[in-house]
Amino acid sequence: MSDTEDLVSLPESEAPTRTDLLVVDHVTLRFGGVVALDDVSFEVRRGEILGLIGPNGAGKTTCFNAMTGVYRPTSGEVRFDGDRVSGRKPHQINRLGIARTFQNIRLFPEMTALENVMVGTDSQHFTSVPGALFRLYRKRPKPEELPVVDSHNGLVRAWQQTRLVFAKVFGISRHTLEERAGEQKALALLRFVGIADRANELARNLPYGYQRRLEIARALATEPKLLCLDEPAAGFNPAEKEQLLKLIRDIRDKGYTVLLIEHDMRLVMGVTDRIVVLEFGKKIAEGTPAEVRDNPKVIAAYLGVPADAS
Ligand SMILES: Nc1ncnc2c1ncn2[C@@H]1O[C@H](COP(=O)(O)OP(=O)(O)OP(=O)(O)O)[C@@H](O)[C@H]1O
Repeated sequence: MSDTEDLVSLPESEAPTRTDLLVVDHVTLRFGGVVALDDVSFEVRRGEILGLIGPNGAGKTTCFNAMTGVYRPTSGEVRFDGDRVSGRKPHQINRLGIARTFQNIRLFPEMTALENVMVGTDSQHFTSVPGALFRLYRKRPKPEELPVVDSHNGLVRAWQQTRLVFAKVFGISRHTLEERAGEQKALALLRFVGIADRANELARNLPYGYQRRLEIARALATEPKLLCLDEPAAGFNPAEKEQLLKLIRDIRDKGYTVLLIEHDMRLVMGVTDRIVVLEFGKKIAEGTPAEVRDNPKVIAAYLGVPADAS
């Protein structure tokens, strides 16, 4: 098994079983007079790729926001893995295991690609701030965690040897070990999404396609049970869309459950297991890509003609 596989796959205990992971239960969400979601119900099953589609203003992003704690439903509730999500703060929901990317990319522009992903891995760390500052809680390192002595320069080699002896005698701080593990994991994720060649470049200098992939890597760094992608192919050319399609399949094959909002119908039809269709805040269809594609209500919603027009 390669290190990438080792670091990105979900643990056995979280391997997919065909049960509901997320349940949207009769959710209504109003903004003043606008009913953005009107009694919407559907579920996301473990291990599937569910597409959430609909014309502009249908309520897709609002639905994402209700799931990730940005908005609280006016009525109804969202449950995730048995826990009620509605009413919790976004960071609490992230801890439950939901991670998302945004329609408009939100990276830390002045940090490198690697650092952006390490921010995600940080949420898995146990060391407190004082513990990290004063390097409390030292641990006996495993052989592969010991400092390497590989320099041919006499002075540097002597310094490396001193560090090695020190680590063997006094151990290494848990914070340092967590940081190193976080860096390794972040690198593996960058490799997984295909952008490791620019790991040390500032996020703001990365090409658009790299930034989109970086957002996905950062979301995966929190080891979510559910990954929500909000229009990940926006602004992509056909070749980039094809690569993204493969990446989303790879993510699912690693054991993750994916919820995908996407306008590009070819991409949605090609990658999802099931699709939920919204129009004017209401769910108008749900089913396999083939069922949804042939549904007259969906055709009408996209072509802008009444479903019963002949
Ligand atoms: N914060 C808000 N305040 C008021 N109205 C809002 C707010 N957010 C969304 N809406 C309205 O709710 C409705 C659904 O919007 P939403 O952004 O969820 O649709 P969408 O399907 O994601 O659209 P798009 O594909 O264009 O992103 C729209 O009528 C929108 O104007």
